Amino acid sequence: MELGWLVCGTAVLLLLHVLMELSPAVNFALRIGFYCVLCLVSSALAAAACLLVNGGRTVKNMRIIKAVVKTFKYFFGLRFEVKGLENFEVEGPAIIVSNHQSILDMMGLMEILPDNCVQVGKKELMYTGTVGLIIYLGGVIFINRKSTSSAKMVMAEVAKTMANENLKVWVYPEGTRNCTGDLLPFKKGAFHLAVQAQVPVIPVVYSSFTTFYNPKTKLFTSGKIKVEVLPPIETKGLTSDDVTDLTDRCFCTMRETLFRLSGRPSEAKDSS
Ligand SMILES: CCCCCCCCCCCCCCC(=O)SCCNC(=O)CCNC(=O)[C@H](O)C(C)(C)COP(=O)(O)OP(=O)(O)OC[C@H]1O[C@@H](n2cnc3c(N)ncnc32)[C@H](O)[C@@H]1OP(=O)(O)O
Ligand SMILES: CCCCCCCC/C=C\CCCCCCCC(=O)OC[C@@H](O)COP(=O)(O)O
Repeated sequence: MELGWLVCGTAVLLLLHVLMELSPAVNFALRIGFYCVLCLVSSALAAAACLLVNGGRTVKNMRIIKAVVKTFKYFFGLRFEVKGLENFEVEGPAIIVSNHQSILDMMGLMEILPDNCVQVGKKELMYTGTVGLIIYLGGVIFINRKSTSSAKMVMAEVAKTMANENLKVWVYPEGTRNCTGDLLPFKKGAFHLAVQAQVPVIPVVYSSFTTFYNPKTKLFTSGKIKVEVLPPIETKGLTSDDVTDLTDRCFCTMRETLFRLSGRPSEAKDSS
């Protein structure tokens, strides 16, 4: 009986291995499927730990989430090379902005997440089962992207609470995932928030995933991700009139860095 199970198990594993070798699409689906299952299962376990240790929704739970998610990279053969972490050491609150390529970004986020830092996320994430629960418990700020006025109201509220709670807020200014190896034009919410709260903007750039991850070509292998935390950009004394300029400056610096980290330095100069 036990031998039968062993033979069946081995046969299934062999079949999966052969399918993965033969078809990149199967390989991609299995690896992404595994990532989702890992997120769902880990979120359930982490949620229990968060409730036991901290009792409810608080940014302190991010430490637990970070510890869990930091182990994920080993399952997928991903390596991070991080530079500039000292740039997070600003006095008081700050807005962190970074490029957003994929759902895999959660690994890069947790690799370097500073203490007392929450993210701005789309409200739909609340309905992703245990992942939604853990995101809620971590204190993520939910916005309705379909209603500019309500998103602005939430952001204005955040500007007020940041100082009181000494919070850093992580925003993906592209507003959606983009795995083209370039940046989408930046939305201005993060920069309005920084100016309203008079806090610095800290740009973070992750190198392009395209060499190891591409949903269009069904590529998902192991790989190295370079991460650079750039020096803070001060906003003291800036007003809403300066937001467009601040957004553009940040965009140019991050695009240049993205191309440099991804080994495409000439393109940054050509198309900026
Ligand atoms: C255990 C394992 C599990 C893993 C768990 C991991 C946990 C971590 C969770 C991490 C969650 C990550 C989630 C990532 C996301 O969901 S990304 C998507 C959501 N985020 C964003 O969209 C942020 C970026 N978007 C913005 O900043 C937008 O500006 C927004 C505020 C949302 C408004 O967008 P939109 O309606 O599209 O309007 P516009 O941007 O076009 O702006 C219109 C005009 O309004 C002006 N504006 C914008 N914001 C403000 C503001 N706050 N105050 C004043 N004015 C504002 C803007 O300038 C435009 O006017 P002009 O054109 O300049 O005249
Ligand atoms: C009971 C409901 C069950 C639902 C199950 C859903 C399964 C989802 C499980 C795991 C997915 C892991 C997601 C980790 C969090 C990813 C955050 C993220 O990257 O969100 C994307 C968002 O920034 C932008 O969204 P769009 O690019 O605009 O789209």
